[in-house]
Amino acid sequence: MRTAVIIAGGRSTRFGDADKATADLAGTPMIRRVGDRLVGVVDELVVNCRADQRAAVLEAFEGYPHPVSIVEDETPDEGPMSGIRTGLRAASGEYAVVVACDMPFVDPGVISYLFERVEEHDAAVPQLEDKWFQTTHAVYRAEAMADACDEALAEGARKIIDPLFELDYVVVDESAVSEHGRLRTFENLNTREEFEEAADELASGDNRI
Ligand SMILES: Nc1nc2c(ncn2[C@@H]2O[C@H](COP(=O)(O)OP(=O)(O)OP(=O)(O)O)[C@@H](O)[C@H]2O)c(=O)[nH]1
Ligand SMILES: [Mg+2]
Repeated sequence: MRTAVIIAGGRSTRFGDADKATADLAGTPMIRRVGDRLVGVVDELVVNCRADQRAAVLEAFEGYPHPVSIVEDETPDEGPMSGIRTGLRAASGEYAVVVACDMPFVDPGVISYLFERVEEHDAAVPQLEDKWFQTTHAVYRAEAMADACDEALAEGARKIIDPLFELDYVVVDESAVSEHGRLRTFENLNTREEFEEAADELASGDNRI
């Protein structure tokens, strides 16, 4: 049993007035695009969002081929680490991939490889050259990471690497990622401009995307 946890509890302030998670990206809500990319590599989906997003998220996942649960943080606006914790607590699988709602190009080949690499460890986290860990595009042993997030949050930590560093984690480097898929898997859309550009590309029907 493999779970995908999509975190969507942010306020999309760089995007503007609307919620970017459920915003229409070339005909499909962005969060549904993320879910659709993962259909072949997981057995269930957990979405973490706020109460006011629930109806739109539910609608976005109408007809999704796997069970979908929607879970809210006990306290909203505590940052992505809180969302990861809430999502992982709701996962039935031993391992879960955590993906941000704004990564519509997430590559199933890369995610499948992260699931392979995490075996016998607590986390498999990509790291690009000269960049920080891609903690919102990583596979975790659900219980271990949720426990570590509990502790980190109790101590007032905000950075997701704080709980990560308490775990037995494997770093997956850029060349290993490239062998299994596209680096575009990490692209996240924050502004309206980035969103519109991606929408144009997706609408063009280029099947390399
Ligand atoms: N549960 C939860 N998730 C969050 C929170 N803040 C951000 N996220 C999620 O973490 C991921 C990455 O966050 P950002 O790209 O900064 O998204 P955002 O915070 O909605 O957007 P900005 O307001 O523009 O920073 C997204 O999937 C967000 O939905 C939060 O306070 N709680
Ligand atoms: Mg943010």
